[in-house]
Amino acid sequence: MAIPCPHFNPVTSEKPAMEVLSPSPVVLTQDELKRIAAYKAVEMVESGMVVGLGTGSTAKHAVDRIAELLHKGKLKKIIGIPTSTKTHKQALSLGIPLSDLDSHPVLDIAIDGADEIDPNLNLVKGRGGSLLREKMVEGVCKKFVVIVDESKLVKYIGGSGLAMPVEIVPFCWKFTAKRLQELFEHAGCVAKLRTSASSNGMENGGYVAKLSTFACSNGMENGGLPFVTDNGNYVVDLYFTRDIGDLKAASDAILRLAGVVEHGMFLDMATTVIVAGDRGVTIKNKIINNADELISISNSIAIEAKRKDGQYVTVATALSKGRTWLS
Ligand SMILES: O=C(CO)[C@H](O)[C@H](O)COP(=O)(O)O
Repeated sequence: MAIPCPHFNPVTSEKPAMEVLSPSPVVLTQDELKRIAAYKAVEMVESGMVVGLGTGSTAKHAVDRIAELLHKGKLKKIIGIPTSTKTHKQALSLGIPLSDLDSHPVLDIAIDGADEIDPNLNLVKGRGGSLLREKMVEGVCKKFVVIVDESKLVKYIGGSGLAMPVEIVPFCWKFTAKRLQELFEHAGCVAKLRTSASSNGMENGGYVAKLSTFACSNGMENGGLPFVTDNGNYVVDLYFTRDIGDLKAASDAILRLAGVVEHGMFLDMATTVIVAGDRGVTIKNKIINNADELISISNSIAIEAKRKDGQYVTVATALSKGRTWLS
């Protein structure tokens, strides 16, 4: 999808994304916006860091950029912890030194995309199927930087009307899917097993089952074979028509169901969110203080504050090379 972006030229790999200005309107694709956000995030990576490498079309740009800076000698002694077999393969092919959580149980930083971001920086992740490893890695990093184009911003979790994934064991998946759906009846929830037919364009890490070796049922309402995660599990996608309400309560209720492995709500985990959109890049940092929550102070674009009523307001406009980025 082409998104009008009056302030940007497409970014070259030689120049920081935000220093490129154009007098005439330029249309950037969604992928170019993802790349801008990813490059901005990689500016936060320093030599010697242990870095969580996310999964998906946005995170892929960050992995490419880290490899490029390593090869140029601008970054040194990076250790990457991949969040999927797909990212593992990409990083390996680019020559990024890799390790795992057994050897590095604490990470300096992780960079990853997201499917939804609400105003409190809660996320939906896992439409690519890598939510479990992502949550394991991103749950133990000092900084979790989320990179998105602005299409991922939602008013509330589930608000896009698209999937909120839950990784479940294959055993009696219909039983578990039904229980998940019942849990969120109040939000008009529909639970669907992700299959080869339903996951088109969503596979980042998993693969599709060749054999239906699970007990209880092999009925595939969506058509196709079940999508299988890197961990040998299935994914049930939850679709909501209304707000699910208390997210912590929802998380607890899902995780209490035997058969559930993990869900795709990443609550209170993101420390920084970088959003690339047609008005520039906005960086939201989660800083809690006793008064209002200061959401963004960045070296580049906008300063946003979250008021006590939950609304975001731009409280100042930052200048970049003498030009106003946001007004
Ligand atoms: O959670 C993920 C994979 O499990 C991805 O980060 C999420 O799906 C966003 O993907 P993309 O960057 O391709 O839009």
